[in-house]
Amino acid sequence: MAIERKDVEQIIRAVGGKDNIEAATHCVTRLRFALVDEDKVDKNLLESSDLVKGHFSSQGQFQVVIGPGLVDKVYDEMIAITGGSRSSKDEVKNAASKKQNPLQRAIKTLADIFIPILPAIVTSGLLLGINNILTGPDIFFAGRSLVEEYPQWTDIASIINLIANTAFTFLPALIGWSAVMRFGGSPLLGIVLGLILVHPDLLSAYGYAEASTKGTIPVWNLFGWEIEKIGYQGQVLPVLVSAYLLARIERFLDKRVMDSIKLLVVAPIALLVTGFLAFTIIGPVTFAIANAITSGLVHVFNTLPALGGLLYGGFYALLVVTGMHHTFLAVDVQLIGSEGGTFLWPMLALSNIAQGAAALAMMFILKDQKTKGLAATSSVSAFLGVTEPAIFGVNIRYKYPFIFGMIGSAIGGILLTLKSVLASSIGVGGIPGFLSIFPNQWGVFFIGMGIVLVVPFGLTLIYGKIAGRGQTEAAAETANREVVVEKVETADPVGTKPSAEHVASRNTVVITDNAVDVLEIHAPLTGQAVTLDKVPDPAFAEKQMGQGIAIEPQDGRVTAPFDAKVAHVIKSKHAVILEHATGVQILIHVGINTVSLKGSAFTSHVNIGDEVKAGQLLLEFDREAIRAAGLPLITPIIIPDGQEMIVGVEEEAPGAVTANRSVILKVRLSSYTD
Ligand SMILES: OC[C@H]1O[C@H](O[C@H]2O[C@H](CO)[C@@H](O)[C@H](O)[C@H]2O)[C@H](O)[C@@H](O)[C@@H]1O
Repeated sequence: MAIERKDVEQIIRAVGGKDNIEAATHCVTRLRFALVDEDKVDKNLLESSDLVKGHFSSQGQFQVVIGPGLVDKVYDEMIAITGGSRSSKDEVKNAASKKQNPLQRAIKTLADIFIPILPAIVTSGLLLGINNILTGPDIFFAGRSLVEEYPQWTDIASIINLIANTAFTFLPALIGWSAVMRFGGSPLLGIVLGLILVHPDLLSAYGYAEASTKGTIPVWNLFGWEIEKIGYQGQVLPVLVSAYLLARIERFLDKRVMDSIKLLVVAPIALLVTGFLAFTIIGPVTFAIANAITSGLVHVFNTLPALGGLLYGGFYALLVVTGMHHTFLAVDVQLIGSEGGTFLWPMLALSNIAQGAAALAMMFILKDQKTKGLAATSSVSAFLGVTEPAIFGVNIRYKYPFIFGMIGSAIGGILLTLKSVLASSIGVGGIPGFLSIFPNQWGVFFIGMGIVLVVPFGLTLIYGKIAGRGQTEAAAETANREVVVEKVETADPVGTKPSAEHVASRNTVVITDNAVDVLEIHAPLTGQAVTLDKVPDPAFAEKQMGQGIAIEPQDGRVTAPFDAKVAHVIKSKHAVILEHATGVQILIHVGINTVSLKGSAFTSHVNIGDEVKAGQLLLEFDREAIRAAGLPLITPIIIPDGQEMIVGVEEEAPGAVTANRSVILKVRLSSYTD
């Protein structure tokens, strides 16, 4: 597609003009700006551009989704128009991060540390929920638990419990890994540091209160200085601060010590110094601070429970919008560690359901089939604990479902805090959330679930049907343009008309009926296939570029999923666009934000214009290097929107996939025989 100068000028005007652009770069799909003042962005003007598929602000960067193959042309034109200089990704990142205040940076850092360990603790929470069912009284039998009634199940429950609580018992090791990685040190040393803090020779933090009352806390005596020999199970702050120190010492030494003796010097000194400081100063001080913070929070919620419930329950969905919600994971974890349960997490689960219920109601209001479908699927996702598709895809666009979701969640929050409902762990949010609630409080929690299902659903339905009819129809058009992206022009670097050679390789297309062919797309990587909403990048997760699936890779190879022409290899080699004989284009984007590696972790085995055979190696990537840079490896495989020959895209069920064997997507084509 040719780029019109006037369209690019419109984007420049929409982002506040040339003078508002401090730095600009692009990745495979988006223009990334560091803007002087984001308030100057004219969103209506931006959204009215046919080139723009979406926009959002993240980590101080304003990102405008254009789409693969087109974005570089738009960028070139933009540079030509503004006369600005080309910035590197790092320059834009640095310029953008300068705009964040220290609090924003701290929040972001905390979220960056907790997001990678989320799957482990959610899994633990789910398993603990199973243990709760087996061991909780009054669930199946009055006053007795299942294992009391059937003692032969006792050890099964005990094994489940052991497996379940391992991630919590050794939580400092998980945090140590993630934090040291985030702070630029060796993740392995982070794990060791975390394990040091929960070594079995130490008095477990869980036994601290009792030992303190009995006066039996063991101590080390360092030349008369008595140090309590205690572990930091379930604690967050001690390992976070120690991890920061460890990474700083390691990096400091790494720059100064000769390569030949690095192994002997860097890690041993870094670990020894950090270990000593962790037990002598960091641990005791941060332990006390963490206890003071949690006691303060508990006190506030005990004194003004309804207000706490109203605010946290009501505004949790807003925290999700800002991305700040993951920061509260640290608070949940700390509350579980020091108080035995968290009163925040149950409200999270209800908030998820509330947004899901509001989105579900929209399914009965919307007329347009695509947005209706989006409302249905996104509500299921929210009921299972992931709300972004419902919030961004539906609720926030129409505003009132989002607000009614917040109202329902606030009422649910008040109920939970008044009744002091606690979660014993962080589990799967949404409806399965009840598994993580102490079973003796399920009754109240289920009433809360009823409230957050009925209130947002009912209010949204009534308002949508009666008062908001006109508004809904108008918004539907906008939503369609923004979310479902109807008029997306895809890249056409090599021409969309099938070549003669390509037509010869049409055997991958299955003829299913007279009008429609199905192109089955095999996995280009071996690993675990997941739905796009799991991708930690809204441009992919919200399908702003198109439908598809993502793979969590098991090895570092990307192969061609079908006979194809290489339409594009991104300069930094982390993404490739292939074109099938039918003209269908597919984007394979290895990892998230991997553009920042500037190709260092990637080897490309193909060039633009190459003809490749199914199974042929396209790219190789170094998984460790990508992980060490703190970047997710998850690889979206996208069918960019706007390809006129495509009637629909179906995703296969998530799960283990093998490169070139497993079908991951089925692309329905309008017949190209006519
Ligand atoms: O904090 C624990 C919960 O974390 C996830 O849910 C939260 O993050 C999601 C992704 O950003 C968001 O969609 C959801 O609204 C948040 O509650 C996870 O999905 C939950 O299962 C988990 O309990």
